Amino acid sequence: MLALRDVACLRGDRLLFERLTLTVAPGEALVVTGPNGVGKSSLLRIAAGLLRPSAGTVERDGRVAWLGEATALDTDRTLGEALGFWAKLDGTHPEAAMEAMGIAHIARVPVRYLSTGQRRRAAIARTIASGAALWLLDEPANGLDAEGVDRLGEAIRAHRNAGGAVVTATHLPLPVDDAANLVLDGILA
Ligand SMILES: Nc1ncnc2c1ncn2[C@@H]1O[C@H](COP(=O)(O)OP(=O)(O)OP(=O)(O)O)[C@@H](O)[C@H]1O
Repeated sequence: MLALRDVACLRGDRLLFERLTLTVAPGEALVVTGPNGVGKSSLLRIAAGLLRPSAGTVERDGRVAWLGEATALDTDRTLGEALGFWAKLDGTHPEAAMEAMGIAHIARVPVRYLSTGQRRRAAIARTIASGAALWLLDEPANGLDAEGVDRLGEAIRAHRNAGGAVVTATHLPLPVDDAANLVLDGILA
């Protein structure tokens, strides 16, 4: 589903990593950790096709869902409308995803009134409802309470069971079973 071969990442004049080779198959999860600024987000951006590697190749099958810092939901719409807008573009429905993230009861609340954790749950619901096979999650647990983290873990499990794959960068422990771990420590560079 995702294959990086001999990938290098240069940002500014700094080589963050090089000769990075990895594959993520359907049903698999890769958890990327490492200190601030080491290049985790850059790696996810390369995987998403948002950033060109300075060397190496990237292959992807199927559609990709990107979860970054921004919620990317229209703040003037209600949560249900905002998620429905994206789901319609993706040819899906947001209701089950809202249930999965425990936010169905606030579907009529405008996005601008949502708390930090509610916005994060909404962004994860958008990922779930995207129908994309490969989820690229940059710090998905930021702002979530313990129950939200459990729901995120359950969503990842369900996605993998359905043949999807997940790559996530995180500083917080995530309940993801049988994940491959990649520690970026700058020594590669
Ligand atoms: N557009 C850019 N141009 C130049 N350097 C950049 C650019 N964007 C990021 N960087 C640098 O690349 C390095 C890696 O950034 P990145 O966001 O990938 O790190 P990270 O491991 O995700 O960090 P964190 O744990 O803080 O989220 C940092 O030193 C950052 O300053």
